[in-house]
Amino acid sequence: MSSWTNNPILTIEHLTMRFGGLVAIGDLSFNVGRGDITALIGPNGAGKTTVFNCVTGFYKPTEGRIVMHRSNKEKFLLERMPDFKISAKAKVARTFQNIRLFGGMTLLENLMVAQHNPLMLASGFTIGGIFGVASFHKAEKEAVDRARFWLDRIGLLERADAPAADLPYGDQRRLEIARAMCSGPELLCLDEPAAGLNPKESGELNSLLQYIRAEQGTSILLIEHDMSVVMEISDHVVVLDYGEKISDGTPEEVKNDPKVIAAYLGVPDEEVDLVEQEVGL
Ligand SMILES: Nc1ncnc2c1ncn2[C@@H]1O[C@H](COP(=O)(O)OP(=O)(O)OP(=O)(O)O)[C@@H](O)[C@H]1O
Repeated sequence: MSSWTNNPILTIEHLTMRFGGLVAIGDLSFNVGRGDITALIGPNGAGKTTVFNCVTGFYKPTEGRIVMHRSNKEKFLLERMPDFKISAKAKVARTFQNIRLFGGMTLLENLMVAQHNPLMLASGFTIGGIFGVASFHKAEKEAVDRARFWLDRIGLLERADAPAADLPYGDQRRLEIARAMCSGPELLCLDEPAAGLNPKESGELNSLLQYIRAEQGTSILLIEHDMSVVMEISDHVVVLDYGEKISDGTPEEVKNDPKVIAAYLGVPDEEVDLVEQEVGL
C-alpha cells in the first residue's frame, strides 16, 4: 500500500476556500505521505497556491480540516493555528512563488534570520544575549553551524558573506530552500521551485530535493509546472482543476489519466482519444 494511504504526514479533509462568490477550492481531500515527494499540479488558477496558503496559515479555510501528524505522534490542526506556530510547533516550512530573500543581507545572515525563534528563546528574550549567558552562546553557535552546513550543502559556503541579491537566480532559489531547512521542518512546502531555472539549475534543484528527502527525512510537498521535474522526482502526484481533485496517484498513473490529459490540453474527456492521436501521445 502507498505511504500516503498508510502513513500520511499531512491529511487534508474536505477543504473549501471561497473568496466572495468564487470557489477557489471545493471539498478537496488528499494525503501527503511521510518521507515522500508529493507534487501538486494543475493548470493556471486551479487552486494550488490557495491550498499552500491554507496549509501554511496565510488563509483560514472556509471549511475543512488540515492535520499535520508529526513524527513524535503529536497532531496539529493547522486551520486553527497562526502561521508562526505552524512553522515553530507543527514544523511546516514553505517557500514562495516569488523569491523572498533579504537581498541586502549576506547569505549567512539570511539563514540566521530563519533561526530567530530558538535564538530569542535561548537569550531569554534579549537579556541573556546582552549579558552573554552560556545557553545563548551555545544556541548561537549551533545556529551558525546549521547555516554553514546548509550553505556548504548548496555549494555556496565560500560566498557566505556576500549579499544575497548578488547571487544568480538559481542559487537564490536554492538559498531559499536552505533557509527553510534551517528551521528544521518535517514538511517542506515549495511553491514552483523550478520556475525560471535553466536545465543545469533544474538538475541541481532535483539533487537538493532528493537529498533533503533521503538524508534529512523531510517530506516535501511541491507545486510545479515543470513536468520533467515532477515526473523525475515525485513519488505521488495530486492533480487539481478548478479547485477540485481530478487525479491522485503515482506519476505514471497520473500521466496516463485521460482526465489529466483533458485538463492540460483543455478538451472534453470524450475527445481525449482523438486529440491524443492528433498530437501523437
Ligand atoms: N486572495 C484572493 N482573493 C480572491 N481570489 C483569489 C485569491 N487568491 C486566489 N484567488 C483565486 O482563486 C483561484 C485559484 O488561484 P490560485 O493562485 O490558488 O491558483 P494556482 O493553481 O496556484 O494558479 P497558478 O498556477 O497560476 O499559480 C483563482 O481564480 C484566483 O484568482
